[in-house]
Amino acid sequence: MQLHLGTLYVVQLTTFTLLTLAVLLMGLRYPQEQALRHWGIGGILASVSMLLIALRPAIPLWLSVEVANIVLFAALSLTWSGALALEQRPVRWRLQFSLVFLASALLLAISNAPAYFEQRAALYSSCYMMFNLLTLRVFVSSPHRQRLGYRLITTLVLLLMLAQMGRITLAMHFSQGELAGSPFFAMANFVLILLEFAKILAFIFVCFEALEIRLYKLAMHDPLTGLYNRRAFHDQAALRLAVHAGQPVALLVLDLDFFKQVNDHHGHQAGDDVLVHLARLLHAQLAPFDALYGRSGGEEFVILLTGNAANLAPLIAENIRGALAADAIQTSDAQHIQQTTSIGLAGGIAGQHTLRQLIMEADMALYQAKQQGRDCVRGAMNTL
Ligand SMILES: Nc1nc2c(ncn2[C@@H]2O[C@H](COP(=O)(O)OP(=O)(O)OP(=O)(O)O)[C@@H](O)[C@H]2O)c(=O)[nH]1
Repeated sequence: MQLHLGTLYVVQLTTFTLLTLAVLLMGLRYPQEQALRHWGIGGILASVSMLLIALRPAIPLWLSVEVANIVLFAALSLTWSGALALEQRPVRWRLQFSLVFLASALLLAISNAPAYFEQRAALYSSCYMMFNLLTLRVFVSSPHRQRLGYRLITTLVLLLMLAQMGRITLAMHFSQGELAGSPFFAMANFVLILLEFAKILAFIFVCFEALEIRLYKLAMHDPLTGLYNRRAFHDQAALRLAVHAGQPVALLVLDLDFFKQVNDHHGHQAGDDVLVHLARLLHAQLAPFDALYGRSGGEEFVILLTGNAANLAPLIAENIRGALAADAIQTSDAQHIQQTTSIGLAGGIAGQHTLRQLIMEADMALYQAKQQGRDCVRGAMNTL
């Protein structure tokens, strides 16, 4: 098969430009996806640069060489800033501009060197390695580094850096324009472009992956307290009951006392502050235990205790009640609210008793707690 290099280049350039244009459009359509905008603009700049290089016979040399390369340096730097934006870390514009400026100054400084082509290729590859190393650092230090998209990008960036190292080695091997005609150099460039395609697809993948995880969190959590919402609690509780089949489990239902009065007397915001306070208190009190908890609605919270924690359920419930009643809650507008809670407790054996039965039993115990004066725990471990 005969390959016409010029045609291949046009095909590659067109596909690359369309792909990066798609990334940019997605970044503009979804303003919260800042990373896509960085990578999209970077891709467009790279396409412009490649076009200038391709137009070499028809345009002034300085435009198709120096300007094209400086644009390419800027494009490379956006890979790094895109990674920072993805991680919601501050973009370091000043450092980024300085590095691009330094690379451009070096390019202009070597423009009269006899082996300008080779030195330029080595400079570009070094600049590429520098920005990709910075990008790699962002990805490998991320708490999300185990995600598939992150691992994909890390692998591709490493492969790209290897290919660039090969390019630098070639540039050092040849002299005074011989590199341009080398089939190895053409091959290295071809591999690089293919990997670049894959990298752009991985960028899109990683953004969708992050979006999916964000949506999942939104669907599972109560936005005010950050606790699991009712549906998520039920889903997770069913899983836990299956895992602990045959073992004792306990369920607590907490309901704040006279909470309507808090809203009426102190305002809705103060009411929200009380709910957030209780969520924090639950985190603190339940941290040592095997506990699943969530906000099941309004001023009602639910806790499933498994393992050793199930046997300690009455004590844990009493501790939560006592901790809430002990101190007044300071609201964001500096009011002080004395809040108490009633707690219903039910115990059973996972597998023998369903979540529904446990909740019904705990609700009945909660009703008793409300009837018997509030600010107390009612129910027992062996009621079912
Ligand atoms: N601030 C705030 N209030 C809420 C929220 N969700 C529910 N509420 C309020 O919680 C109150 C619940 O009132 P009730 O069901 O009458 O119960 P209560 O006043 O706590 O009385 P008892 O449960 O009988 O002790 C209502 O006023 C709701 O408006 C919320 O997200 N924020």
